[in-house]
Amino acid sequence: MSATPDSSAHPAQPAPGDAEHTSSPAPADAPLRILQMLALAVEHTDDAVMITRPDGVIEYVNPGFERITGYPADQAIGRTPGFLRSGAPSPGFYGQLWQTIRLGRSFRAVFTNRRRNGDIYFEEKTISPIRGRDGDIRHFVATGKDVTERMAATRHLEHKAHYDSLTGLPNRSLLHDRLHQAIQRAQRKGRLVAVQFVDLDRFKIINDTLGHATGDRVLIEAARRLRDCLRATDTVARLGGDEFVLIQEDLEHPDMAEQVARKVLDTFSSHFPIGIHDLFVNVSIGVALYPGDGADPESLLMRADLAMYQAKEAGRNSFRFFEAALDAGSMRSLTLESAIGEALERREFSLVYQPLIDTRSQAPLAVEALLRWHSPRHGSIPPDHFIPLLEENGRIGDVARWALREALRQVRTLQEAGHPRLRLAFNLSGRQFRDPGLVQDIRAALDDTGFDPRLLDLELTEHTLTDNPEAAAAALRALRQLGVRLSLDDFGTGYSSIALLAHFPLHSLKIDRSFIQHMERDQQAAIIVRSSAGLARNLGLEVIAEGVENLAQLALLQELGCHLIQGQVLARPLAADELGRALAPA
Ligand SMILES: Nc1nc2c(ncn2[C@@H]2O[C@H](COP(=O)(O)OP(=O)(O)OP(=O)(O)O)[C@@H](O)[C@H]2O)c(=O)[nH]1
Repeated sequence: MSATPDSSAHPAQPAPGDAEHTSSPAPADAPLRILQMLALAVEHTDDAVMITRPDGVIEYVNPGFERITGYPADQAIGRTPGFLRSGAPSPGFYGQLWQTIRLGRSFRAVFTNRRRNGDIYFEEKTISPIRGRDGDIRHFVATGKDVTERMAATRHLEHKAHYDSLTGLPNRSLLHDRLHQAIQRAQRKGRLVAVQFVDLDRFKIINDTLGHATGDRVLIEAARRLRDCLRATDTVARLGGDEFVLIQEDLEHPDMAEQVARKVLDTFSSHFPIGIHDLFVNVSIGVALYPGDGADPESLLMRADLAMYQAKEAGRNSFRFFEAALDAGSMRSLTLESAIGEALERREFSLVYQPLIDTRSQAPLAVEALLRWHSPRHGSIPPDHFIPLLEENGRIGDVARWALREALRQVRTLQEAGHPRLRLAFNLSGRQFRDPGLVQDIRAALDDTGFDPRLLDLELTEHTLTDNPEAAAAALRALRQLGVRLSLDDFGTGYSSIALLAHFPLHSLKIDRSFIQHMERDQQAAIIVRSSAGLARNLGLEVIAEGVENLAQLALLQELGCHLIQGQVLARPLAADELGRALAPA
């Protein structure tokens, strides 16, 4: 049924008799026409219109109201609007409503109401008082719009902004809010908060071997297991990838965090039945505690993350609590990581050269270029610390290209200064070796510096060659066509050293320093040095010994027929100008 503009059925409806609503009685029928027009507008609007008496009893509802609420006018009129309520409004909501409209002001809000069929809907409603000429409130008029769809869309967006779509867990941004609130509560109550950083072990293998979809199912199951390890009031969030964070609130003692960490490890010790697969997925956990390890979400998360890395390094499938000592070292590597990003542009790298001495003539026959980094903030950083950082941040290629050109240029200068046959030994990293532009880069660098390719010795490790022997053989052939020499570095440390000698077109091999250093006392090391040297000589390769520290080793290596010796005992690494001066008498 629909409401009609019948003033007897709807006493609150604006009708000609309500002269008090008009400011001045107008002659003839003009006001009547206006009133009829207003009545029609109210009848035809999509919005819900409801007019009540000052005590809230409904006197009129329009067809829009009937459509939105599902209540016909005769079931609404005579009642107060309470029948539309959906349940618990926020505390004080209706008190505020009445206070505002009784003071004669309009009240505007989104109401959560219930339709006649039981569905919840959201109504954006304005309630305004209507006063008589004497200034007294005669009616209230409420106009409302059904904004359920809009609210659902907004909620959907809000959900998307705060929850991970794969697992349904809170995402990074909601985690931050929750952690922030947990810290504030803990501060008031004097309790602890534990932040546990959980990372699946070797998850990449699952993706790589069984596919991303299987990986996703593992992540969903992992999320479920983590959720089951905590109380409902605690938070489990997914940071992204295979990283999750647990927030435990209201702790009295760190032991309670340890219990949960153990429970998580235990939960992951049973297999994951995913489709036809039975997978074992372990996790590594790092724990940081408020207030001891940090007072804000960022530092707690960072420290839990550092502790998690410790757990990974200790062999995975374990947990670690954050320790301050761990922070000092790890913070340093984090700040080093950011410092190294710009080091090339800031000209913080340099090269030093370690001479390789001919065992017969005792003259320096070659120099090996070694990269050094001096950071203005951190001082001199050893290569075994910064090379991995360069590899991780992908800058190794740029730095290596710079280093090769710089070394060719500097050694060319030495050659021109009276050492025309001085060779340059240069280490090629695995990544550089796999770079498809390698041969072209080297050719261009040789051309640009006018360096004789026969005097360039490129050193490769066994590992580089065995990673992909086919591709390595092709790359070595291309390099040989440039006319450069090729050396096998760290000889003896891999499993396939001898096979490599037979298969790759090499010129020299460098016996690894670990054998040289132990050969005086360790019979096995001595045998390896002796047989490597013999083997190389028989294959027509030049033999180089590196890491020679004392004269006894030197004598022994001479006796074994090593051609070149490299080590502190003969010459330490020198900068190009120092080297120039050291070589001057030649
Ligand atoms: N299936 C799936 N894989 C993802 C998703 N997000 C990230 N990954 C993959 O998760 C893997 C994360 O691997 P890492 O944590 O770096 O390494 P890991 O193999 O777990 O090894 P460790 O952490 O060192 O034990 C990568 O292979 C990502 O491609 C995702 O939403 N679904």
